[in-house]
Amino acid sequence: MKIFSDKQIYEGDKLTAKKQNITSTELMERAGIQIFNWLHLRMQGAQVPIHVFCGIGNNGGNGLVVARHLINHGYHVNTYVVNFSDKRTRDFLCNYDLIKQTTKKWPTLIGPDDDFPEIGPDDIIIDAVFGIGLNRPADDWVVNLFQHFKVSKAFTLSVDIPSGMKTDAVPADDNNVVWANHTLSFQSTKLAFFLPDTAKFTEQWEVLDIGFDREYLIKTQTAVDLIGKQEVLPIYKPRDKFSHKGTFGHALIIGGSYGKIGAAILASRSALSIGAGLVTAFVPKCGYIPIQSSFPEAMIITDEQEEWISNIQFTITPTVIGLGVGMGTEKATAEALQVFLTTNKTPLVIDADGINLLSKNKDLLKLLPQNTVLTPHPKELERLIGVWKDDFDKLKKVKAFSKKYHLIVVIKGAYTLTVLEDKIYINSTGNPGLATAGTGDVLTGVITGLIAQGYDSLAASVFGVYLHGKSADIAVQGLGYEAMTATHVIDTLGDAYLNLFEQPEPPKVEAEEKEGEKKEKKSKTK
Ligand SMILES: NC(=O)C1=CN([C@@H]2O[C@H](COP(=O)(O)OP(=O)(O)OC[C@H]3O[C@@H](n4cnc5c(N)ncnc54)[C@H](O)[C@@H]3O)[C@@H](O)[C@H]2O)[C@@H](O)CC1
Ligand SMILES: Nc1ncnc2c1ncn2[C@@H]1O[C@H](COP(=O)(O)OP(=O)(O)O)[C@@H](O)[C@H]1O
Ligand SMILES: [K+]
Repeated sequence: MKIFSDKQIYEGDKLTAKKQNITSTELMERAGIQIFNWLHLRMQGAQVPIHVFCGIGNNGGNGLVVARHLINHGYHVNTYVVNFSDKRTRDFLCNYDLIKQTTKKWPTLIGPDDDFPEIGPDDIIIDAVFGIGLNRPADDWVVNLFQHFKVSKAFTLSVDIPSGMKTDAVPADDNNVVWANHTLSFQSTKLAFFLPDTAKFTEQWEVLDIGFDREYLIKTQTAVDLIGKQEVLPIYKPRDKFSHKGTFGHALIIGGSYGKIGAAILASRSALSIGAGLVTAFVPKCGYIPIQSSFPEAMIITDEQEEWISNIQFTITPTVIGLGVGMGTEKATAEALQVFLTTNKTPLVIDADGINLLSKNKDLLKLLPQNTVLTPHPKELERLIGVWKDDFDKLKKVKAFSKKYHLIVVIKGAYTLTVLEDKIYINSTGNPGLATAGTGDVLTGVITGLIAQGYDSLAASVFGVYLHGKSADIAVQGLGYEAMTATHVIDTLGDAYLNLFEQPEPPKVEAEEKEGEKKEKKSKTK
């Protein structure tokens, strides 16, 4: 799913009205009706007090449309205008008049000196105070109103975006923003809903299709994409009947050290399970027996040292190398890495101690082949690019870093972000069960194994992160978050592939009805 910038949304808004020959007021009506329908479907006329708080811009205009339709359908509605400015937009004013015509009374104006209305914990708040037009911090009294929402504990539904939140910046203070239970965004979700600093402002979000011009939606390139099944399906490469193991490449995993050979096993097993034709592990001598006995499909090359890697030399010709898991940061290992990188031309995926060693000697970054994939968790990323002010600053720094060294950076987290220059891919799969030792090693193996099979490094990163998360989502169903381990995530990688082609089950009621119809027909024909 494309995530449009604010500028693109305004542009699309205008273009849609023009191409569909409708006024912006009609488009606002369409958007408002979508929100009303969402609520109406769930509330079915229930007489719960609904407090609709509208600003004076187009977000407020949306709120007025919703309020009008709720009133017309007999709901218990209180409409307020949060009167923070007298610069009311044209479409706001149109809807302000329309609601007056409907109810014969104006909405209640709330200004800086007014008391806020009482809101019960079982009431509903519709937050249409600010949309994406917020261009400076809200006044103190408006912030107090947001606090009043929070204290009430009422279910809060935000229109388009929680008021006070920006799509491209972290607020100075968490209290400056409405804390929504649910947000209904128009046409596109927002990057800020996926970042650790700002995701908390809405527990859930949904996108409402308000009928933007199709051509605009298809043609417009966005700086951010949300990656789900629809986005990865076209990446998948079906297998040819006459393919053989040579077709799917040779993945070399370089890593492990005394006490951390397991990391190399996890990455190697993942590379094979995701479909690499051949897998070799390059490990210190102490890794030979554990790998040979626990993972017979792997081939092994051992370093001359017993406990750590000291000289990366091999005679095989791998398609791709996954380097760094459990490798340690011994001086000899650091030197071996430097020597290796000066001659290596094979595509690389670098994780964990591989990243830590690069952070200690940043000159090495220049030696990495173009589109090398780095998969840091936040602490490793900090060692690599330095501290950041907030999540948006972090992304700015990662983009600059990716551009400078021509690298792909996979920032691991609840929503893993793959960054290549100015483009960000947000992963939508995965769950907190992944917060366990070794799952990062699995990801390294998965991406390496995909590159081995012929996926380019970017496709392998985006697809690999998706499959890794999907595999965890499948594994967790029978295990729960706590018991799931990295090995389980490897075991269900195959199911993650199969899931790509599973059709969603038809809704149960319908299926049962059809079954009933069939039986009826049968008995009639008897
Ligand atoms: N295609 C879409 O996405 C559509 C979007 N619509 C709505 O339009 C919204 C954007 O509308 P607007 O551009 O009018 O923006 P807002 O509704 O966010 O209104 C902000 C208004 O208040 C002013 N303002 C901003 N920050 C302020 C502050 N801190 N204190 C006081 N005044 C402040 C701005 O100058 C602007 O006039 C969207 O969020 C969405 O709800 C709808 O019109 C339907 C179509
Ligand atoms: N709360 C979470 N939700 C979803 N995915 C998570 C969560 N916590 C961690 N992960 C994922 O688990 C993996 C952990 O990787 P990493 O920190 O390198 O672990 P390790 O070094 O133990 O292998 C990453 O892919 C990360 O995105
Ligand atoms: K809002």
